[in-house]
Amino acid sequence: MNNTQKYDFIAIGSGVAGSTAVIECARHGLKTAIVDNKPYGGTCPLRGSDPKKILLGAAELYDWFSRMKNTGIINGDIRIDWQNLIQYKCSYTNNIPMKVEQSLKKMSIDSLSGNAEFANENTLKIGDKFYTADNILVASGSVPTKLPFNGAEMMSSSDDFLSLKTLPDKIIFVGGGFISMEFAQAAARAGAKSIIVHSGERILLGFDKELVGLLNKAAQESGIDIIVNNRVSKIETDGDTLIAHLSNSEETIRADMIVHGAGRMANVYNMNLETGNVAYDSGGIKVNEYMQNTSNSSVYAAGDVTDSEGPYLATVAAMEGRIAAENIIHGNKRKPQYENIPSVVFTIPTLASVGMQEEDAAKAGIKYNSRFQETSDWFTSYRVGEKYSGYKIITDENNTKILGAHLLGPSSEDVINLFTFAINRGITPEEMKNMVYTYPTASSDIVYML
Ligand SMILES: Cc1cc2nc3c(=O)[nH]c(=O)nc-3n(C[C@H](O)[C@H](O)[C@H](O)COP(=O)(O)OP(=O)(O)OC[C@H]3O[C@@H](n4cnc5c(N)ncnc54)[C@H](O)[C@@H]3O)c2cc1C
Ligand SMILES: NC(=O)c1ccc[n+]([C@@H]2O[C@H](COP(=O)([O-])OP(=O)(O)OC[C@H]3O[C@@H](n4cnc5c(N)ncnc54)[C@H](O)[C@@H]3O)[C@@H](O)[C@H]2O)c1
Repeated sequence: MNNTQKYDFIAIGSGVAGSTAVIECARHGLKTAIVDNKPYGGTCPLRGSDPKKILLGAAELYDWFSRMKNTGIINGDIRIDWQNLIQYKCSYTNNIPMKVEQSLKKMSIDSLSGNAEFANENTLKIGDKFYTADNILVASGSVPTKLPFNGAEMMSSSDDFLSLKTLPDKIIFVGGGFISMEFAQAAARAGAKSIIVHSGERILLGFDKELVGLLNKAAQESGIDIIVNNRVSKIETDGDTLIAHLSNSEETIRADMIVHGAGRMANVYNMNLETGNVAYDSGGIKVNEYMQNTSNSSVYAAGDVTDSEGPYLATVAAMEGRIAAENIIHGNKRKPQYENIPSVVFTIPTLASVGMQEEDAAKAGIKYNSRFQETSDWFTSYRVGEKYSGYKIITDENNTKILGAHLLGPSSEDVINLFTFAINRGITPEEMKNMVYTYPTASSDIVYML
């Protein structure tokens, strides 16, 4: 290991977790480097939330136009030009790696390229070079789960879908979670027959069942078929056509493409973790409450790759990255807090949620009030022709504490942040109700929800 380059801190992975941590360390004067085996930026801006939202932006516009036909909008047809839309997406994503690398350079952070593997507890091997650091952060993200059926390798990944040059006529999405529900929205509005096959009884488990019921109706009305209580159990080909076999049905479904939306898992298998004495299992890198590895105290981990209780969200990756860096700089003091993290499924309409579900409150033995209402006749929805919207607010039995807020409808992805703020700051339902909000806005509806 001659010519080993020495750093105070190296992050593996330039996604939200790794970038947040390395920037924090550089700000505090540490000699830092970051490494990625793909173009710089990680999942969120290149293969996740941002490109997805560009595709969904077109779908939202298409949907709004369709909803407003004969209500002042001329009764003509609009159409999504998929190829053009993907080009537009690329005009955003193509510049990200360069922008990220430039901003790292400005902060004197060395950006390395290649697959990083542990050579010993404090040393990484990248290509034929060695880099040692007092602290190493593993922030290598997640990958789609391995599905154990014949032909699973013929599925396309979310990365493939977000780069599709031509939209096929018919797509099956495996799994009824975030990825399938969001991608099917875009595919259906752009003209592809979209079918979701979900193993459980309820799609989007973890979200409020009444609101998901409304979303289900909206999805089916937009042409998305949702098959529940069924798994894709085998994939075969017939020429260019893929044939999906289902676990609970004799019928098969033919499609041009089958997309994996059946969950993701920690990306732990490409770094020689054993050589670095870094404890991990299939749930991810084992970390203590300070994001420090349980077997190698020089190593911290953050983001999707950890076995922390945080969900796979960009917001959680950023929080964990920042906390890991602060603990490296100042000693182990800060712990991540996973309660009341808001979550949004970017469907049409949007589903947003923070805090407890009714099931959570019941399980915790809390006596609660739950208030559910459909809101399609409220101004916010009526104005944009949205037929499926509603809310469920859960408070304690005396109505002094907001325990959970669950929203479906226009702008719920933003309104949920007000509830997040209120819940985390202990603002009472009455205080929240008595605030003055701008009007007419989706936020002003809060007054009527409490
Ligand atoms: C399609 C999709 C849509 C999503 N939408 C949302 C959303 O709307 N909102 C939200 O909050 N979250 C969303 N997420 C989740 C979010 O993107 C992730 O939780 C977040 O990006 C994880 O960040 P990370 O830094 O942990 O990992 P990543 O951003 O995945 O970064 C890990 C990086 O490490 C690199 N790497 C891996 N191994 C090595 C190695 N050995 N050497 C060098 N480099 C390596 C990888 O190439 C990658 O660039 C979405 C995810 C997907 C897949
Ligand atoms: N808006 C967002 O924040 C967003 C968007 C996309 C992804 N993500 C993150 O990425 C993660 C992965 O997303 P995802 O949609 O792949 O997973 P998911 O965990 O949201 O949903 C996967 C679903 O697929 C089902 N399933 C598993 N195997 C199956 C099979 N063989 N046939 C049919 N159904 C099957 C599972 O029961 C599960 O409900 C999410 O957990 C989320 O944290 C977040």
